[in-house]
Amino acid sequence: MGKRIAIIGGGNLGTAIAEGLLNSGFSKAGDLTITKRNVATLKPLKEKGVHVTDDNTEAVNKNEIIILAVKPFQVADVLRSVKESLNENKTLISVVTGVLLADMEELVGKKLTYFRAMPNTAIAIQESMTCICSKNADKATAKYVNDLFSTLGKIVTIDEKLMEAATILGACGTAYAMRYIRANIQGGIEIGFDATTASLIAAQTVKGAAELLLKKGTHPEQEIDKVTTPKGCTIAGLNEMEHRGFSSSLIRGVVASYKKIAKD
Ligand SMILES: NC(=O)C1=CN([C@@H]2O[C@H](COP(=O)(O)OP(=O)(O)OC[C@H]3O[C@@H](n4cnc5c(N)ncnc54)[C@H](OP(=O)(O)O)[C@@H]3O)[C@@H](O)[C@H]2O)C=CC1
Ligand SMILES: O=C(O)[C@@H]1CCC=N1
Repeated sequence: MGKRIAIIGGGNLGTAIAEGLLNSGFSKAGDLTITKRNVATLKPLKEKGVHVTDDNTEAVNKNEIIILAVKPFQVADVLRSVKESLNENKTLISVVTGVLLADMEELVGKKLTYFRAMPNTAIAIQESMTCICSKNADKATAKYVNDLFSTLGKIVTIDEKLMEAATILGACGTAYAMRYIRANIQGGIEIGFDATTASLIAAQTVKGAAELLLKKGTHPEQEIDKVTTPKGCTIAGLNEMEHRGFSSSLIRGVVASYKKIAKD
């Protein structure tokens, strides 16, 4: 039988996780609880049979796996308010940016199993990249949490000191990729396509390029070599992009985002 899961914080990410767990069949609606203060926005999940409540203590009491998906500044209040209900049988999984495993343990004041998971918004369609780290986890619990996030996309287990870097590359990365696609759409319109067709071509082309790397395990430059005809149009465009600082601007953007949240 599946474990009972409570998601504290039914916002963008919390509801996307709930939808993914239901759609994948990982959880039955009756085994899922989701909380927020204004529960009206959770009506679609309620209609599917998910237990919806504004009572975090009840949610923690009745469930074994607790996924924390509130904003970073809300974590301290939420954890303090439920800490009496948290015991060694509970597993706390935070998807919150910048709150350390040690911070959670200090707020709760008990040696539970703690996880941090850093997904991205593609979790809504079960295509997330989720980086995971943990404290006090036994093998069985780690496997369960890995299985849970594997149903919502791909996972990698990392050391906690890489969690900020994971936030940048994995979560902010969705926004960077969107900008790249948007620029292609803008270029595509200038060379003749209507916006809808340009959007389809740009998005599917990026999806196909990413799938080549994921499925074949090749390096991007190997795939680029297959596209670039000597004296052809691809290399002419690529070199112009590099002269304009394309790779350099992306690397600098990643590092600027990292500097904004890095603690070291
Ligand atoms: N967006 C992203 O790409 C990513 C976000 N994250 C992290 O995920 C977390 C959630 O982000 P996101 O879903 O975008 O944020 P949202 O603001 O959409 O969701 C947070 C939810 O928490 C609810 N909430 C606030 N206080 C309480 C409370 N006391 N009890 C129960 N629920 C409460 C809010 O609803 P109400 O006000 O009705 O209570 C709100 O719906 C953040 O910490 C963020 O850092 C992590 C990876 C990627
Ligand atoms: O922009 C931010 O701060 C958060 C972190 C990951 C995605 N959004």
